[in-house]
Parts: sequence; C-alpha cells; structure tokens
Amino acid sequence: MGGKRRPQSKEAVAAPSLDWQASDAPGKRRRKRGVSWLLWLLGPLLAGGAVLFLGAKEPPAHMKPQEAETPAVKVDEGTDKMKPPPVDLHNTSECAAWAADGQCAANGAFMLTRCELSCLKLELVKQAYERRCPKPENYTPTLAPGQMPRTFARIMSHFQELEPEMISEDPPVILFHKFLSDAEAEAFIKHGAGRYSKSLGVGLDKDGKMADVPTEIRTSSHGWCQHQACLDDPEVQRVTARVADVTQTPTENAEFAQLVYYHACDDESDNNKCAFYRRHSDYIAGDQYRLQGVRIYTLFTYLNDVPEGGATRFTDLPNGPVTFQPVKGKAVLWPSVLADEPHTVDPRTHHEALPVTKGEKYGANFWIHQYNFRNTHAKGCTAG
Ligand SMILES: O=C(O)CCC(=O)C(=O)O
Ligand SMILES: [Fe+2]
Repeated sequence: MGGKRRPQSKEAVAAPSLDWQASDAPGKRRRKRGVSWLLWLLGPLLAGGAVLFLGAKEPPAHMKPQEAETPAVKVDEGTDKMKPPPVDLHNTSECAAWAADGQCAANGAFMLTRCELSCLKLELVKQAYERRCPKPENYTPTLAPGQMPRTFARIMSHFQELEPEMISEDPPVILFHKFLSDAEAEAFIKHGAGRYSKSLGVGLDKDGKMADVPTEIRTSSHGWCQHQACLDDPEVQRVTARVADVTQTPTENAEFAQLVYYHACDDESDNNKCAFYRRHSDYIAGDQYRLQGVRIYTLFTYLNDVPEGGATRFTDLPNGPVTFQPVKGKAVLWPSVLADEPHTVDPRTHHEALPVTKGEKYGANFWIHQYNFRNTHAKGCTAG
C-alpha cells in the first residue's frame, strides 16, 4: 500500500546466478535437481498467479515500478522449455516491500513477472509458518461481515459519556471527545518513560521473513505497554476494558498498547529533524495467514495537548481529508478493513501523523485483530 510501512532495507536480496546450466555433467545433474526442486516449489505459486491473472490489477500508480531491463537468461539448447530460476526483474528491495504488502496475491500477474523471487520467498516463509503455527479448529473471526455498522451505531447510542462524534459514516470514523480521564492518559505516559526507541516499519528482511525494518516514512519513537507494571496498572486495565467494550472485541484480540512519542522540530519540511508518520494503513497484509489475523480496528488515544502540529490526518476519506488536532483524553476509532469483507484492507482509512512543530506529542495505539492476539503472541506466532 502506498506509503504504508514500506521497508527501506538497503540490503538487496542477491539474485541467484543466471548461469545455471553449465555443461559439466555432475554439476549439471545437481543443478537440474535444483531446478526440479524449484519448479516443484514454484508450481502452486505460478498456478495461483495464473488464476489471479484474469482479475489482476497492477499495483496502484504510486507503487508501480519503473520498466525494468530484462536480464538475458542463458538457456542451453534442448532445455529452453525449462523455466529459469526465480529472479526479481525489478529492484529487489522494492519487490520485497510489495510482497510484504500482499501484492503477490493482489496483483499476481504483475508480481510474478517482475518480483518472482520475492513472491517465492514469501510463499516459503508462509509455508514454514503454517507448519510451526497450525490453525486450531473452529477458529472464528471476531468481526463478521456486515457487523461493523452495528458496532459503530451502538457506540453512538451507548457511550454518550465518551462524547462520540461520527466524523465519517462510510468508512466509519468516530472521534471521542472524552475517551480517557487525565489520570488514565498520564498513566500511559508514565509507563512509556525510558522505553521509547525509534520506530521501525513492518517489512520483509533479506530472508523474506516479516521483520521490523528501518523506514523513512516513520521517524517517531515508540515503546510498548507490555511490562508487568503497565499491564497491572488499574488505570491501564480500565482503558483496555473500555476499548474492548466499545469495539465489541475480546481484550485478547488487542495488541499490547503501543506508546508513541513525537518530538518537535522548527521546520516541518525537514525530514531529518522532524518526527512524523507519513500516509499509511495500519493493516498488515502478512497477518492474513497468521493466527492473529489482520488488524481490524485502530483506536488511537491522545495523551497530551499538542500546541502546534502533530495532527492525525485522514487523507483518503470519500468526503475529503479530515484532520484531528491532539488534545489530551481524545481518541479516534476507525477500521482498517471493509465492513463486508473484514479481511480486506480499506484504503479509505489511510492516514498520517503530521510533524509536531511546537511542544511534544504522546499517544497510544490500540490495534485490534480479527483473532486472539495475546495467545498467539505467547506461542511466538505473531511473526514469521
Ligand atoms: O500519531 C498519530 O497521530 C497516528 C499514529 C499512527 O497512525 C500509527 O502509529 O499508526
Ligand atoms: Fe497508523
């Protein structure tokens, strides 16, 4: 997704040698065995790609790679019908980012011609994950298709003390004018102290594994409310229960609260000095095959007043962009998925955090998944 947590890993994945059919016989047999193995692995992937071809779209314009030069693949006479080993014909780190973003499935035809190696790596990682973390039986998603509008209508009628304001109906976005008490907001700031470190994005590392990778689109810092003192704090527990109640999701489906921090900078166009998070979606495509499922909702809480800058801006809402200035205790709730297809990203809720130009900004992200996150985390299955 455009501007999403696109990895900026400088570590390009080395393309395998193109000289794969040398003529000495034992070596050739070995290589042929290697080729058959690759064909065996690639079979389902390529078949999937072919199926996807009819409905395939190219990545959106802002994600579209430049035309890549096709490297000459040396093919021996008599074996020219065999498929050469997978390569990324386009810039590999960009291919890896698109693969991590779910483009191998969403844009199979395009990706399998240009980013085959990255798609293959992702497929192998996925197969290894599924062996390591098998899905339990009766694994029921929390958010059923069509449920979302009822949840948002219930918020408007049942939680008047939180002063909800419906900013957008489709997709639903609610601003709570009074979500946190002062004591609750201060508790999160207290538990974040000394724990903030530079934020990373989610992407593929050089082995094709989902990993935290450096990103130029996010320069803020964050820590997690994952330590016992934070988890046991009654102020924190009250908020966690409120988030679950409002969103009609089990507390176990929420990630540990992510505590974010943005320092101020004088010149908001100075990428090196400012703290921001450029336009992105909180949806992580790779979570589709993981036990926790994708993130369905974000509830973002503001922990302090920010005198200037630092707003959250929704860039793609149907009625035009909407900007929320951080005020202590306020919160915004939105879905990352479509109401009728709650596993599919809703690109209309892309958003960005603008640079803080005066003061500083503290916030907390509550990310809620389609399935149980806490058990999945305890099993070591939220990543990989
Ligand atoms: O800081 C904000 O206003 C929003 C942060 C955000 O979008 C995120 O952390 O995913
Ligand atoms: Fe976000």
